[in-house]
Amino acid sequence: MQTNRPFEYLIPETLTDVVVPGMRVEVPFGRGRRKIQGFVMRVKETSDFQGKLKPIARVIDLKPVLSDEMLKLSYWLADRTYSFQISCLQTMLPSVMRAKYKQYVVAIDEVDPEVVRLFNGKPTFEITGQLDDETIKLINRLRRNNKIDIQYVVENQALQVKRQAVTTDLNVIQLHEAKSKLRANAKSQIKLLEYLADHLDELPIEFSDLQKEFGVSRAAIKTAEKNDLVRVVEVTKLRKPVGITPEQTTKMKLTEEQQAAVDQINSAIETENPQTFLVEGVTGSGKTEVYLQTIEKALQQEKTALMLVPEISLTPQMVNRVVGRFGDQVAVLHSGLSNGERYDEWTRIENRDVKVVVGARSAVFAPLEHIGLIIIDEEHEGSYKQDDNPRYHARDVALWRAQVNKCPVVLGSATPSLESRARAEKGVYQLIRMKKRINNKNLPQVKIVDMRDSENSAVKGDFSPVLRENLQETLDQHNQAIILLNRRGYSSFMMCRECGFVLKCPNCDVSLTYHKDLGKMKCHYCGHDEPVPQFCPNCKSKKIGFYGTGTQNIEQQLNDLFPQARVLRMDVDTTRRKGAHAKILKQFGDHKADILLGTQMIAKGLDFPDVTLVGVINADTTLSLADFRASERTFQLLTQVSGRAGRAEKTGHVVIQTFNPDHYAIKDASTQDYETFFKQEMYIRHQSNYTPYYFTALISVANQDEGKTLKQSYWLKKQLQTALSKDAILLGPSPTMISRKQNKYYYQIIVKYKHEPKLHQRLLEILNETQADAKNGFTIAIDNEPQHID
Ligand SMILES: Nc1ncnc2c1ncn2[C@@H]1O[C@H](COP(=O)(O)OP(=O)(O)OP(=O)(O)O)[C@@H](O)[C@H]1O
Ligand SMILES: [Zn+2]
Ligand SMILES: [Zn+2]
Repeated sequence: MQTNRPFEYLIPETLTDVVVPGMRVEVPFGRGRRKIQGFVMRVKETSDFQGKLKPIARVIDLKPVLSDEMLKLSYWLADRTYSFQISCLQTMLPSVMRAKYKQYVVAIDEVDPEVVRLFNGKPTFEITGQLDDETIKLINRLRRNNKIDIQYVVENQALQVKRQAVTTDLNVIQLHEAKSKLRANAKSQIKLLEYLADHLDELPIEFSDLQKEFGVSRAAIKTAEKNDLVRVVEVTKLRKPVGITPEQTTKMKLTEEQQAAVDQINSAIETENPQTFLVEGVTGSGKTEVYLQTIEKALQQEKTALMLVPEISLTPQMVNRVVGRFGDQVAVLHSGLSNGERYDEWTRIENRDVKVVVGARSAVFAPLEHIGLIIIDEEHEGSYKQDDNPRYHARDVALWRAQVNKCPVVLGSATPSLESRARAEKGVYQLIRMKKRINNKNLPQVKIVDMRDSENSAVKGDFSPVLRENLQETLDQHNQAIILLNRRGYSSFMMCRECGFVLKCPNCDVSLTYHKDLGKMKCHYCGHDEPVPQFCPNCKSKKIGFYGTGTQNIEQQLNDLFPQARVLRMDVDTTRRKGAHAKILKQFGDHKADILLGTQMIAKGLDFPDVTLVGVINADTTLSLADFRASERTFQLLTQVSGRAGRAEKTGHVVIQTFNPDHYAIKDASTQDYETFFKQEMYIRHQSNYTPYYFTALISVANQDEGKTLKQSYWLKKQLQTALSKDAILLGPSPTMISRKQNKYYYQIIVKYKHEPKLHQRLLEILNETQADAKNGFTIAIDNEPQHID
């Protein structure tokens, strides 16, 4: 991590033709005998290097682990995210290559004399550091001529499923001969031998397949084994990732709006037009079917498709539907997979067994070739941006890959990000609107409950009379309810329970957050601070305080209010175990519970026909995030969660409890009116110079010594100032939300700008220069277009 440029190494004679771009090699680095891992970026005939080139010590991979497309992408990604290229390469590396694994050589052409010599009677052998260069060279040549293959085997083999299977050493003629010798009533054995003779190229064949498809009995197999006609072997079966229960659906007849969307996208697929479509479709408008039918189009064109979803565990239904429609052609990549499972999926992509990849953020680097379509569902989700180095946004990477692959990108959402919607406004993206729900169902009716009203504020607990009545009615009708407890930003801001007032920064129009260590309210943008108020500055009430209740507490309240109701709770505590999300959602989907209570996790993508009521306990928490996207996040959350009600035959109702009933984000969400919200929010962003009117870069500094951190921050600010025109806005340094993490102090500087030609270069310089400071314990991070500022 201490250097950001390529180095040249000599390819030893013995490795000529072996070393190709995309492989990892071990090279000596620095003065000592230290060896480090590097990526081969390019092979040159000659070198301009003045000194004596050191030779590559050893090749780590015998076949490239990154494609040319990925290598090319790494240059752009490093530049765009202000990170070192090596960390981009490592991020793109399939995670299985970062796990512990072994490499084995397997024969393809078993009769080739060179192959025979190489294997020397062994069925397979491991590639270790001990292999001499000659052998490595031979292996490489044979691999390129398709005579052998290299396979990776990850450590946790135990997780692979072992199944019994049948194979035979006899050839077709011998099989038929053996068959003719059997007695005529050995029907099952005859069938078995016939089947094997017809499927010799598919050996070994699993027991279960033989039984299911051909009615061959276990006993027949055992008898054949005894007679030396077949051998029973164990095969490792690729596992289907946990929690996926494919939902088989057939192609639906499209509505007019769906058809219009599909037509436009399909035409771009056909003409290989790297256009970006923004599909703005209300909740329940049937976006999934649009995705499925456009994916189908890409496959018809002999292309592949890449589909990103925010987080697989939270959107199991979407994944189930894609797998249900395209079956084995789909690979699913997500963080919940074990190394072994991820290896299976990756191998399937690499072997081109897979035509569709569905996955969360990092799946955008999937080694798919000939991509014909990229879909990003719920494109507004913040999780598409990586919080750590390299701080990339999957949407940007997708757009880059679309250019290279000449394919369209579909961004879909009921509540597009302001950035994307603004781009559509300018004509950069093609806007496709779907305004109606399937079957012309109405959007649910939303009631806003003003929690400042005396009848509500007098209530003990968190359920207003209106919400209680609605819940009771839902239970009486044997329908289901979803209750959202909004937890983001939870308890770090102050709100008046009398008038709904939230303490804000006078300069930045964002909430002030409480800093325990300072005992003060502080702004994360400009650093403004003030004492913690004792009474409400607006109405003078003493009911001002920190705000928030936990899910367990709400669950208890539900149990007390509705003892007969079956409640499922979904939060970080109940979803720690692998597959827990899917299990809870399946239970709810099977109507084994009446109420699903949860945090943000339950807000998106769920499609359950019996849900007729959605209740939001505390709409205000997101509103009070100390972030300029607070209104946008609130609108998205409320609109998305409201959209879970009344999706099928039954009419839906929504109850939103809030202390800020007049806030436009809440009002517009209650009418599911994205366009009105968009206009209002754009106006406010314009007024306060935020995205998408301004670009934003966030530079943060951390060190164990607070004084040094501040000093460094001011130095950085000066460095930036000299590169900026007077139109740019420079904020900070100010402490971050939790200004002290793991004994380090964090300060940040924010640059808001429109057109600053020198800024990019200066930021790159800062990145490189400050590496020297890393030794002194400084960490510097540059976040291009941060998703949240904290
Ligand atoms: N053409 C169609 N005919 C009949 N039913 C359809 C059609 N298209 C979609 N549906 C059904 O309508 C329901 C809603 O569709 P879907 O879940 O795709 O909505 P969505 O636009 O993704 O909504 P959200 O943004 O809320 O997730 C689903 O149950 C789906 O099976
Ligand atoms: Zn007040
Ligand atoms: Zn401020």
